[in-house]
Amino acid sequence: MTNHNVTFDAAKPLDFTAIGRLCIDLNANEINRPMEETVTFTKYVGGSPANICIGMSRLGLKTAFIGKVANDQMGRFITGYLDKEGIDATGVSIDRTGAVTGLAFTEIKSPTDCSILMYRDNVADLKLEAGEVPESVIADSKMLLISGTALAKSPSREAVFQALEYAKRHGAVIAFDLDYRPYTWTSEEETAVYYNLAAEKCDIIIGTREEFDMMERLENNPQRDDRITASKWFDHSARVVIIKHGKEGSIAYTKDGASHRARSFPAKVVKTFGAGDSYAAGFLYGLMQGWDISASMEFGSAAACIVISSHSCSDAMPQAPQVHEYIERCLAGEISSN
Ligand SMILES: Nc1ncnc2c1ncn2[C@@H]1O[C@H](COP(=O)(O)OP(=O)(O)OP(=O)(O)O)[C@@H](O)[C@H]1O
Ligand SMILES: O=C(O)C[C@@H](O)[C@H](O)C(=O)CO
Repeated sequence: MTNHNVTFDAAKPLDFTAIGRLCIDLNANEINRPMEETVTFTKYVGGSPANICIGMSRLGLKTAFIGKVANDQMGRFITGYLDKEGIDATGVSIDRTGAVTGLAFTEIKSPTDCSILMYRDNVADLKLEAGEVPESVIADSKMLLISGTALAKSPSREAVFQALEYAKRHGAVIAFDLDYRPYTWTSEEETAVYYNLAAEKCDIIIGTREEFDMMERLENNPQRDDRITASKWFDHSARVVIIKHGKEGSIAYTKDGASHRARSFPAKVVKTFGAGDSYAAGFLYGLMQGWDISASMEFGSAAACIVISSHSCSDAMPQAPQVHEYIERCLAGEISSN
């Protein structure tokens, strides 16, 4: 068993607050074909940090979101959804500059060949200002999640660093989901600078091998090594570093030098995206239940399977009994991969 040394202040009324983008997913209904042949889409709330927050709320935690939405029907759809999910949205500002809601058109060519077409020009989420970040919400939170894309442009960038300052001041555990989306950035060099500055302040860092490569400027370098990658962050604030490897599973390193590899579970995959967000929600939920790294990773891995076996991300985020049942069914050999 690996000891992660991540402890949460039980006296705080909020379990989990996320800061970052609130967007709209438009998932193709005509799947297993290119988007050029798609005619209709289903609209869901999206945005990686929003998906994770919805996931944590669906798992039964008290959650809040800090962000900015457009002053239009899409913005109102999003805030209405957060309200329905019981997510405290007092930290969600309304843009007054005419900015729009980020759209993620998802293409499902096959269960293993999916892509996302992002419309993110003049999006409201990147206009969140540092002065709009409510210190009280973060002060009341056991954990703050930041998401890398919010670092892509000012003033959102400064809002994230303000939130990090509040989290440090009030003793909130800080989780960083790297969430690297190249289309929102101007250069990999600039991306790495801001990702590294933020990561130095975080207790838990979750990313794919490729996202860590981007931070370390190590693209396709044969020298890259998960343990070396993780160990760098233990010289700063990190206590847990998780490196995700898709269907191959994930590996976690803790500051005490231990590591744990988690395999993925079988899944009837509809689309691959959403795996990372549901995995993060399941894993962080496990830590907040006081479980060890191994059990938390297993729970996150199963939560991911439930979401990638569904058409949506946010709507498909599972409740805890669903995840436990999924694990039991996999262990009983009742679920196979497609
Ligand atoms: N095809 C799959 N079958 C089963 N489990 C999977 C599959 N793909 C991903 N997972 C699970 O989800 C976890 C996270 O997936 P992945 O490494 O793809 O993260 P990601 O790239 O951030 O996901 P996303 O596609 O949402 O951006 C994996 O560690 C694994 O446990
Ligand atoms: O994070 C985004 O902007 C896209 C998400 O809304 C989408 O659901 C996805 O890619 C989840 O990983």
